[in-house]
Amino acid sequence: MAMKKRRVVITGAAFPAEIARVLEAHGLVIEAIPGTLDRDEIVSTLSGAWGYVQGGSERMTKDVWQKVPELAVICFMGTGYHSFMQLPENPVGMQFTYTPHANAEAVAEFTIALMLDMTRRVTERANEVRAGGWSEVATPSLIGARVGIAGMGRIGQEVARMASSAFGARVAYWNRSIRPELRGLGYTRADSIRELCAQVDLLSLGLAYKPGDNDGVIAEEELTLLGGSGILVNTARAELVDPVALREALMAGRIAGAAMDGYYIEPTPEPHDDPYGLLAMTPRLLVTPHCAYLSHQAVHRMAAMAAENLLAVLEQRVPPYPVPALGTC
Ligand SMILES: O=C(O)C(=O)CO
Repeated sequence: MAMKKRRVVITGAAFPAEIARVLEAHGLVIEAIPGTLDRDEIVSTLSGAWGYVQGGSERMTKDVWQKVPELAVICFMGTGYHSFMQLPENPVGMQFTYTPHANAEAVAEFTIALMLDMTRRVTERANEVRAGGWSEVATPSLIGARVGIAGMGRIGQEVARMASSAFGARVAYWNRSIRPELRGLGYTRADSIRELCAQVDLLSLGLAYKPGDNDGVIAEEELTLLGGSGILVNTARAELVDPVALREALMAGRIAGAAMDGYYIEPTPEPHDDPYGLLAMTPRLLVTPHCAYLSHQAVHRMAAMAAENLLAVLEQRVPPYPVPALGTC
């Protein structure tokens, strides 16, 4: 009897064709859907599928997950696997994998781009010209600025390296644990995020988001300490910043501006439908569509790692990059 073909749904940025062909050569049927599936599409699309390579911004919630029990494996293309942490016990033995560190350089590069944009106001000035304006105003600079990094994982360390080596930024950081590899690099260690906020011109978040643990770690007090010329750059997860505190800080001029890649709701609603009231706050708030990790190189690396995970599950081997919080699943 012919074996039923195993269907794999892939979402997100264009999945490299040569990696898709490798998967097809192993008998998998690839259904690549560019972008993010919305809540209504996700269950119908995943229904009957064997594998799901999540490259879009879908959130795997408990109600979705329970409706697709045939799914054998979810391969998340990224590092921040927090949405899986909210799932209950996994009695059906579904496997969860991810692609640790594959996009760290890309996210760090984009973080620097946002720092440059927020200090030199590139987007703001370009929008001004588009609207018929032409003003000559000097801006702060990233060169020699005091850059603070909360969370010195792979991305935080890359941001520190790029900011200090390319721009002579003076780097200070906070990290939950001591990281011996940071000694001798000339960075200053703060004892708390608040202490860090009080010392820097720009604060970049490199923290892993842990639901129920560090939601809103950046709140009113942190933003006030950052100060009226301070800039917040969040390329980690929106939830790390308290949205009410951010809105109030921006409105009151308690910080100079904020840039965030990704939002509390993804994809974002129209600004007038935004329950957080932040999306209309241009030019002091810059929001990009959770794209920091999407360089061509990073997508290729993530796809290759996701394919390794997928093929391991197919061949009943332990996948090389299982989501740690869920053990081997
Ligand atoms: O790697 C990550 O966590 C990303 O932001 C992609 O979702």
